[in-house]
Amino acid sequence: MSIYGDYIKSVIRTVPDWPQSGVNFRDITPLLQNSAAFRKLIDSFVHRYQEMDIDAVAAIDARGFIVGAPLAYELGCSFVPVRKKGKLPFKTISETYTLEYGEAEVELHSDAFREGDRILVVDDLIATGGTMLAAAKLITRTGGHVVETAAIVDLPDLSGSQRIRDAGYSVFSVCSFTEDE
Ligand SMILES: O=P(O)(O)OC[C@H]1O[C@H](OP(=O)(O)OP(=O)(O)O)[C@H](O)[C@@H]1O
Ligand SMILES: Nc1ncnc2[nH]cnc12
Repeated sequence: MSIYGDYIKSVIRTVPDWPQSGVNFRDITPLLQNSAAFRKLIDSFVHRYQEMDIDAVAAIDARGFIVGAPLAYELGCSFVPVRKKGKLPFKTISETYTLEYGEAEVELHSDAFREGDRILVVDDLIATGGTMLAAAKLITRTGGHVVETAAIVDLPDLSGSQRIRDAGYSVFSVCSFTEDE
């Protein structure tokens, strides 16, 4: 939990049974509508990473971009998009991962950063951890050093953050929700 974790959590809306029955969707749009809350969100990431010599923020398509771009701006570092398959125009490398139903793929430009660069990977939320882990693996394969994987929200009951830690990556979230919250 970060400095503003409780406050940020209080402005995230839970939408039951969306997009399908049994899923509690953690909707960040009320947080984005609230300029004071959005500022505190970005500040909490800046506070954590400003002394960590981050060379690039790698943000995951699409909701990760919302956090990643202002964070890269504030840290004074590069912004690297990790995109869903078929969106990047230059030479790419890709990583396939498993979703609840079927498979998905994320891609990265092969020249997105230099070997040994210190990379922070960001997304809005960690559920099963498949998306974040695929992005971290892509960066490792390209020669980047993943300093940490970071999200606004962790859903620890789905064990995704533990899965990412088990793979050897550090995980940070501003707040977390258990299934019954
Ligand atoms: O931990 P996981 O089980 O992989 O789930 C988390 C991912 O799911 C959501 O993205 P989604 O694919 O819905 O795309 P979006 O950002 O384009 O809405 C979310 O933004 C994360 O990227
Ligand atoms: N429960 C959830 N809420 C918001 N985004 C998600 N992505 C995957 N699971 C999610």
